[in-house]
Amino acid sequence: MYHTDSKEKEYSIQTKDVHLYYGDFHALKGISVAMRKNQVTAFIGPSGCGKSTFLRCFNRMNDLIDNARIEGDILVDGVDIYKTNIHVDDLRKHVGMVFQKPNPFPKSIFENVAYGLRVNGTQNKNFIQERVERSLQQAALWDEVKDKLKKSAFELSGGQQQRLCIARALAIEPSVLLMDEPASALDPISTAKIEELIYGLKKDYTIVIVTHNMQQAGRVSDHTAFFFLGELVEFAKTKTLFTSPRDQRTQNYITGRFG
Ligand SMILES: Nc1ncnc2c1ncn2[C@@H]1O[C@H](COP(=O)(O)OP(=O)(O)OP(=O)(O)O)[C@@H](O)[C@H]1O
Repeated sequence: MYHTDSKEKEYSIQTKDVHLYYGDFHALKGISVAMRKNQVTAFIGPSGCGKSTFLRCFNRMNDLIDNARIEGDILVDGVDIYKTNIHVDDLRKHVGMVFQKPNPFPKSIFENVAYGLRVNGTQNKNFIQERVERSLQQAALWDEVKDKLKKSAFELSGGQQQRLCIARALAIEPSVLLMDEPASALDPISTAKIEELIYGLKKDYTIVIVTHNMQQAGRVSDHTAFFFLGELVEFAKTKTLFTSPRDQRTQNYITGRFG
């Protein structure tokens, strides 16, 4: 079955019958889904059901795992990222990622955000300056750091470090932003800031977020995908999935009967 919203034509990520194996272990079982541009999609489901594995397919992070093998098609903005001769560095510029734990580089706040631009060969100082400022603004961090850009990123709080990592990802202007439990290591105030930020970013980016927090999925996402034991059980508008799920397994999960 192709889990999609048939009214919409413009998709940022489309997958067709994706299977992923870690050695003999069948971690993703025939996943077909289409995610629209400038929307937030949340992946929910019990621990170990394949959410992060599926997310990592979109920027080929699973390539780094020796025994991982993938079958099926994954198109990002119309390009089959496994079958086209695309360089993973270029793919990862297009598909940025933010991880569960903030992971700033041991550099200044400014250099953390400028890093991707410098690696890509940008030398124009004014351009870098402007892009760093804009990215920090987009990540709702500028006002808190504008007077201490030369300070170490490690002097920031956990929540600020996570917004810095988001700014770092945005600086190279991806089209898609993948977020793997981006707020799970943060306090409630920082979590609220990240959620607000996600909501604001979707006008410019397509966002896919893995979360264990169903309230969070409800607050930030347009669509939600429920995974169970390597299958995509249900994909629907978030409100629909949480109010009238089609599948009993989704119903059980959202009512807290397992997971
Ligand atoms: N590198 C690996 N080698 C072998 N098995 C793996 C590897 N990474 C993940 N797995 C297995 O694949 C399955 C899916 O893992 P994954 O991390 O995608 O689940 P998840 O839904 O994101 O879980 P969680 O919510 O706990 O983060 C799990 O059973 C896990 O043990």
